Amino acid sequence: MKLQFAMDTLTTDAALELAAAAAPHVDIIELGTPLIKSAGLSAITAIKDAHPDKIVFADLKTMDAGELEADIAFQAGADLVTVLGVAGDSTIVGAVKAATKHGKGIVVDLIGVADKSARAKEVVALGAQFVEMHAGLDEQAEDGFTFGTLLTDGKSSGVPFSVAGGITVDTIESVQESGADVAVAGSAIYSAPDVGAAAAALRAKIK
Ligand SMILES: O=C(CO)[C@H](O)[C@H](O)COP(=O)(O)O
Repeated sequence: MKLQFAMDTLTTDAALELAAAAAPHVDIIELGTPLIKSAGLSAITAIKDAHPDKIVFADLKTMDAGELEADIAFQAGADLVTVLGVAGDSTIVGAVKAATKHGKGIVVDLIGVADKSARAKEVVALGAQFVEMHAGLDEQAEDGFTFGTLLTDGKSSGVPFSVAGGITVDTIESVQESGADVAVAGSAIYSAPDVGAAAAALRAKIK
């Protein structure tokens, strides 16, 4: 299972600092949606230039204009770009077309999708490289939140999947046991007093 670090920060300088500390311990470096909205596509280029050996993940969460939005992110240096699973099939097909042109991949983020397992099968058939079983930051803050259903949805989907939803050092083993291909951790790393140590601790739990 790969480890993905989601950087939900707002400036390129902050992202470069976080990425430098975490990079030795992670496989995929994600530019979070707020970072791309705040700093622009140049942040993708800065991270790829600093970490050419890492998979750079641009969390665009595209809802429309799939081909155009994915194309500009791949041009900026992204290796993987997200499209929302609630988007129409034509948006996902457009984004996949751009990924094919660049030799890169589309990840479909299933945030807000009611039947994640069923939609996962559909979007992988449309050409997505994998899906993200995702409970967002707002959903995580709701009373009674648990990411257990993300794991069962991933397992039952039968397609390659990542899991994102407040993963910590105490829960990452259950993510691996679910059969996930990628564990996504954001706040567990970027909010830690020692970013490198937090990333290393997560990595150490992966068998
Ligand atoms: O995409 C996101 C929010 O929409 C986050 O980057 C993702 O949820 C991972 O962060 P965390 O581990 O803090 O949940």
